[in-house]
Amino acid sequence: MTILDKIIAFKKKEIAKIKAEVPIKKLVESPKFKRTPLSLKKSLLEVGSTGIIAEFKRQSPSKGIINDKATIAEVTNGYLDANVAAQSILTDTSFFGGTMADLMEARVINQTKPILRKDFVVDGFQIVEAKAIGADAILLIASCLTSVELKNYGNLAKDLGLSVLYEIHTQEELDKINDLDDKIIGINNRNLKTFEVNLEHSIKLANQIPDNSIKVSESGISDPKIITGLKEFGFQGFLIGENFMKEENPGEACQDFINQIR
Ligand SMILES: O=P(O)(O)OC[C@@H](O)[C@@H](O)c1c[nH]c2ccccc12
Repeated sequence: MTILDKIIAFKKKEIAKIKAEVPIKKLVESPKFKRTPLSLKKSLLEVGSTGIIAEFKRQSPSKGIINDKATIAEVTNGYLDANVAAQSILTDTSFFGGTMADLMEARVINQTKPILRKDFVVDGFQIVEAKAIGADAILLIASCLTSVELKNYGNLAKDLGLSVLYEIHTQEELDKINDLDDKIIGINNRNLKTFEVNLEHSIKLANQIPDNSIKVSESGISDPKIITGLKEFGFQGFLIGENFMKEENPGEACQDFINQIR
């Protein structure tokens, strides 16, 4: 059993429990549910967009504790000052030490840039929940879902006005989402089964992605020079977590990084 299998098994149990306690009606009636989400596509394609999706990540199964001191408020303000294209917030508690409250707190501060709810979606309930906590976008991980689930969850998100980032790591996973149109595709440089990071993945798979999809490179980006290289292969988005979060002041690290790519 890989760590990813463990996470998914755990998630399914967790969601079943929450669903038994929280009626979906309660989520739909929450005041935040009425908010019109910001478009991730628009933010990534905007003239002068930095393309950087900066992540708030306290810990991960592969790295352990990354930063348990930095607060949501200071990091969110720092990322906004750095002019990120979007913010990503881990809401998984058991494996990544994040919470839905983290995202809600960031939302109060960040009203101008899209927020991606970073979690392992295994049930439509989580998508409704994402909207109810004020997220603008969700992640759908192709290795954890069937092509039918990817399609149905993608449609549910779109019906709610949420953007979708489809995450892939292999050609087979790309094939699962092939017939969906108007996509934002994140190529994860990290294999979620082995944790091995290889930037070549972004580059190899990039050519296979149709031009009408927006390409995002995820994980293991630690040098501003890499952004220049990835742009040449058509990438418009760059999801970066640890490289910022490992610093005492992640917002400042993000500002330094962005100053070097312009
Ligand atoms: O910290 P990094 O190496 O910059 O990676 C960020 C992000 O890509 C990574 O956190 C991530 C990508 N896909 C995920 C799925 C679930 C949890 C986390 C992730």
